Order: sequence, then structure tokens, then C-alpha cells
Amino acid sequence: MISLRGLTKRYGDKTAVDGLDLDVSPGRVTGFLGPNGAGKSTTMRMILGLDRPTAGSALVNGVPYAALRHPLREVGALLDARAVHPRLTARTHLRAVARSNGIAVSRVEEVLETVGLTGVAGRRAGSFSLGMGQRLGIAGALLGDPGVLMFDEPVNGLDPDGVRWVRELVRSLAAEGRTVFVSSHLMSEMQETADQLVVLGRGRLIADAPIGEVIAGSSVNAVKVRSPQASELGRLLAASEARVEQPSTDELIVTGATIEQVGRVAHEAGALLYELSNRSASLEQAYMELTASSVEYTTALLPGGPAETRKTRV
Ligand SMILES: Nc1ncnc2c1ncn2[C@@H]1O[C@H](COP(=O)(O)OP(=O)(O)OP(=O)(O)O)[C@@H](O)[C@H]1O
Repeated sequence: MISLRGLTKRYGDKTAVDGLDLDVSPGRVTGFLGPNGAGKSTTMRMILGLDRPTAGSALVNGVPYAALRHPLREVGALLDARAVHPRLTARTHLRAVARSNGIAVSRVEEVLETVGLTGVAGRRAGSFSLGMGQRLGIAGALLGDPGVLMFDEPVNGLDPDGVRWVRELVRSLAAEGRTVFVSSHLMSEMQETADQLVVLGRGRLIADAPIGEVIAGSSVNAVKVRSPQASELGRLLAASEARVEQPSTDELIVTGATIEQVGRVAHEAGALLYELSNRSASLEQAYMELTASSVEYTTALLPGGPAETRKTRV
């Protein structure tokens, strides 16, 4: 369990994390989302005692990280996969981490096996690809068999096979009853992996809800109707305050009305229907709407010029 109360971090006059209240619960995967600069890494660093909060608290299993007697046995984290000495072999690195945390060295071979690095464990970490480095970072997180796991962008640099492997690993860790907190910018991956979503914007909590609720809140959710009487039906629906688009002569896209309401209007009008279906938003669409006003770095197409990345006024 991770508990944040009024968690705040300021760097000079920049507030990176702004009064965050949040519980990350065990037994499910909690996805941690937010635009660049939203404060995700800073939050994770404070949970791990790597940054000191300006105000508020971050507790792991009820205590600050610094007060944990055997930190790696309580919380494992992958923050920066490059944080391994390049001249050490994967095995030597993991053995050193195990020894310094009172973890049996035999555990090293187990985690190497879990992440699929047994065959290259004698190679220097500096020769590893980005994907192998990510696997080594994950092995380090798993070393103490902790109940709480935090992964910052774990699929960064992984090939499709590796992405699937991380998804399955993360889900199985949650199924074992662990607290799993994962940040990612890959919405399609989050949609497949997370149960709960926490969305940050400019250091503040924008959403903390089951993924289904986040998607259901999108205005992109709509009802699709195909009917030879689409125009007539469209007029009736518009009169009942639904918003209606007619992309083709026999098709309507209706927002602001449930599928039951649309079905009833069609029935009362005696309209013949070829199709009546829900069109669900993707997580990406729901996320874009949620964070639209919190994006710090936007790309603007300037008249007569190429796309330019500019910083909007905060
Ligand atoms: N050491 C630091 N000194 C000054 N400002 C910092 C420092 N670390 C982070 N920041 C600022 O705090 C804000 C939050 O940064 P953070 O890295 O936590 O965001 P993030 O959500 O992890 O972003 P990304 O998705 O790009 O990794 C940013 O505006 C960043 O520039």
C-alpha cells in the first residue's frame, strides 16, 4: 500500500507536485499517467525517499521509505534502467544489491530466470541493449520479493515481445496481491494492463478511478445508428437534446443519449434499423480530453512555418 497525503514538491518557484492525496492499493495494477512534466517521476522519487517533500507525506506500508528496516523487501522500483555501473556484469550487480540488503544471494539466479537474462548474466551491463537494461532493472526491483512495486516507463525501449512480457509480469504481480504502480505514456498498453488509473496534470490529481470509469467519462462515447430513415430519426433525436452527426445518408452518430433512449425514439417513430451500437472511446481519447488543459508542452502548427514545440503559459 502506498499512501500520499498533501504531498508537495517545489523546485524554486516551480511546483512539481501539488498537494497530492492518493492511496495506491494492493491486488491491482494502478497506471500512473500524465503529460510530460506533470510530476510523475518526482512523485515516485519522493515515495522512494530520493527527493524530500516540501510538504505532506509519502508512506509505504504506513511508514516513510527511510524508516523501512529492509527497504528492498518492502518496495522494489525501476526508475532509471541506466542506473547500473556499466562495467559490472548483470549477476555481479544483482549480487551486490542482494548482499547490501540482506537478501540471500541464491535469489539472484531466480530473478535472472524470471526476467530472461540467465544466458547473458555474465556480460557487462554496459553492453546491454535498452531492452536488456530494462529487464535488469526489473530484476533488481523483484530481488527482495517486495509487496510494493513501482515501475517508471517499464516498456520503454522494449520490442513487442518484451512489451507483452512486462504486461504479463505486471498483471501476475498484482494477481499475487502486490501493490503495482506503473507509469507509461503508451495509452494502448495501459488500456491492456491497468485496473485503476491515476492521472496527474501540472502536479495535481486529475483522476483516480477504475479504467472503465475513465473511458466511460469521455464525450467520444456515442451511439451509432444505421437506418434508411436516418435523416428523419436525426431530426427527432436532435429535438430531444441529443447531439447528432450524420456522416452518411443512412448513418447517425449520437452523443448525449443512451443506446436505450435512441432505441426508444426509433421504435416510437417506427423506423427500420440496420444497426444500433455503442461506440466506445479509447483510453487515449479519454486521456486527451482529461489532460487537454494540463499539457505544458504543446505542438502548434504556425502559419507558413513548420510545427514548433512551444511552452504554454502556466
Ligand atoms: N531537480 C529538479 N529541479 C528543478 N525542476 C525539476 C527537477 N525535477 C523535476 N523538475 C520539474 O518538475 C516538473 C515535474 O517533472 P517530472 O519529471 O516529475 O514530470 P514527469 O511527469 O515524470 O514527466 P515525464 O513524463 O516527462 O517524465 C517538471 O516541470 C520538471 O521540469
